[in-house]
Amino acid sequence: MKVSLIQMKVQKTKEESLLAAENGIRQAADAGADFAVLPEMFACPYETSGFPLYAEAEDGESVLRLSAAAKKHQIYLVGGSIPECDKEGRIYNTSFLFGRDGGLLARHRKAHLFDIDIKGGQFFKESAVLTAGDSATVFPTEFGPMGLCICYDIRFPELFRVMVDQGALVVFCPAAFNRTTGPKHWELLFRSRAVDNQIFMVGAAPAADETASYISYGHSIIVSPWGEILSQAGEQETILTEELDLSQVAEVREQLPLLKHRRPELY
Ligand SMILES: O=C(O)CCC(=O)C(=O)O
Repeated sequence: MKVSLIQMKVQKTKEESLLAAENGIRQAADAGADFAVLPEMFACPYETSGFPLYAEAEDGESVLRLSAAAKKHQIYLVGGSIPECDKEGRIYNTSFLFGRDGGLLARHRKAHLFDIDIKGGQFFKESAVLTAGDSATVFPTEFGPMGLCICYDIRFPELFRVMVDQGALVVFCPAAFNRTTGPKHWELLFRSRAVDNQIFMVGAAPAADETASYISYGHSIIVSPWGEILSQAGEQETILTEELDLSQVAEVREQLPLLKHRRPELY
């Protein structure tokens, strides 16, 4: 199974970002990818003031354009995330995921909102404008079940256990770490979730933009069930394409059967 991660810059307007995403999806298809993966908030500045301005309903322009691109290229599309508003006016950080026919296969609303205040470093308060989702997301594919989460969700191992207990072999994580937590925790978290669940971890981030108020750490990444980094970008715009040998999941689990060694009665 081939994946292409589209590490793109968020552009000045939503239209320009959608065009850049469509261009990236075409390049992923040209590279023979089965999955194209966009970053968290790929078409919206990562700012709490921006989320209400860019929010769209589930049948809005971005969702329609992503669905059409998946269908055009007959590719699975992890649609990064967008601010999604529901009928009651609540806004979520939502990842829409499309099958090869352009149909909506899954929708994950970020379950853990990113509220941090690091002295001398990063401040962010998603909960000021966003509502948290309330479910774990696993979806079927021709390759087997896969999971979906968004950025800060990666810090919660319990969410991963739920996805893995539902059969996930790969977890996709559109994300946008920053230059405070990125260098310290990005690789560590992707490798940890891969090792403790014996799954592939796939993270797509926006490219760094020095003019943005929140500068993405970039470093889109693909990690094997052994915890090896198969591929990792820098901070610049790029497309990362990698073949995942999904038989490694069963191999690792057979040789090191830690999921079977769990002692749920103790915890
Ligand atoms: O957990 C982190 O350090 C970064 C999380 C983040 O940027 C996000 O959830 O958007």
